[in-house]
Amino acid sequence: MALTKDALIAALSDIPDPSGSGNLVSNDRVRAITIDGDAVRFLLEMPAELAARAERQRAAAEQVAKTLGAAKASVLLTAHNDGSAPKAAPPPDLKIGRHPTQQAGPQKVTGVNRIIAIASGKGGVGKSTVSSNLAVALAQQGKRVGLLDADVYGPSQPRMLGISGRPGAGDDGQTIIPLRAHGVTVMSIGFMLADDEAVIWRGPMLMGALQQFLGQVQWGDLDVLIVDLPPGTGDVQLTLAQKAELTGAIVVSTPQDIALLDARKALNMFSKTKTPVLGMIENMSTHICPKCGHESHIFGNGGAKAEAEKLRIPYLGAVPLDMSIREAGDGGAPITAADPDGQHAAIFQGMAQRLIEGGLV
Ligand SMILES: Nc1ncnc2c1ncn2[C@@H]1O[C@H](COP(=O)(O)OP(=O)(O)OP(=O)(O)O)[C@@H](O)[C@H]1O
Repeated sequence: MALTKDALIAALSDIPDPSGSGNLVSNDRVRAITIDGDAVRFLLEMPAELAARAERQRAAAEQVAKTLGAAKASVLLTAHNDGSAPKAAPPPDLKIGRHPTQQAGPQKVTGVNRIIAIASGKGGVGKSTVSSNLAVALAQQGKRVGLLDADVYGPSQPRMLGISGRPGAGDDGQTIIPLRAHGVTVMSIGFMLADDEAVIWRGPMLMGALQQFLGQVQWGDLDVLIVDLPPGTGDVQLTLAQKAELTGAIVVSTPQDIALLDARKALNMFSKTKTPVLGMIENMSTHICPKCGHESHIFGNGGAKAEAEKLRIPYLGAVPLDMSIREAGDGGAPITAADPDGQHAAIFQGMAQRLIEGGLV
């Protein structure tokens, strides 16, 4: 049989789950399958108490990949610590995208200590990549982390975190049970939509959806909820600042003038809504050629740092433009999860540490 993702998933569904019911696929344990020629790698994510006794399943999964023709197969076990196996509950019977309800001023989200929004002025600068990697890096440092994908127009966290399931409904039928991946509790509008369904909500519906995500999702006790905002300065950003007590926002920009110009608009919006800006991150900063090692600055470099200095806001660091960051994110495991000891993971881990040391998480 050919070595394809579908063939691998079919074969992995023959391996019983260590919980004693279902298999590795039906229990949603398989993440971030990458097939590169005849080399295969993927993750098996288990609740902590199962991960400790899942070595047999890991070895069996590696063997399955080899039987399908992989010359090299690398399967990593990762653990999360909520103790519960993923629920195969039916999707909640909730209408997401209803009109907002009246609310007096910004409110705390039950059980959530801090809320940090990740924003950008311009689309495609890597806001979702930064959100997922920061969330995983904070979880790796022992924090209880949630990630709300509020990018209602183009939710990318389900793909970036390799989650394909649907959230379940709480026993009361009124709440949504979020999903978990790479140690992070996740909710995204993408979980509630069919693959080819586009979101065409206007302002009030968006506000209603965001309010539901903040108020009706069973986030549990979190040290921090990271909110991946849509690009720009629209309804969602304003609603979040009005409805939730934000600890602050982090603005992501590439070094180009045009992106920085838009980043300035985002910073301006946060100043109007009195949201503290916790820092700026420069993404796609330098590019090191993997063949010759030459360093080039495709979008320029240092622009975000200079801008942060000018505006007297903290500069949290630069992330290089690198194929492995894109491949990891697009393959379902952010680079901090896919290669936790690597140089790129270290950058996000450093940023997470700075946030922790600064008392912001
Ligand atoms: N540092 C990086 N190196 C290589 N690729 C990157 C990097 N950062 C982001 N990318 C890739 O660029 C694309 C856009 O990134 P991402 O989705 O994170 O941006 P975004 O700002 O959230 O976009 P949107 O405006 O659509 O919400 C993705 O394919 C991602 O994998």
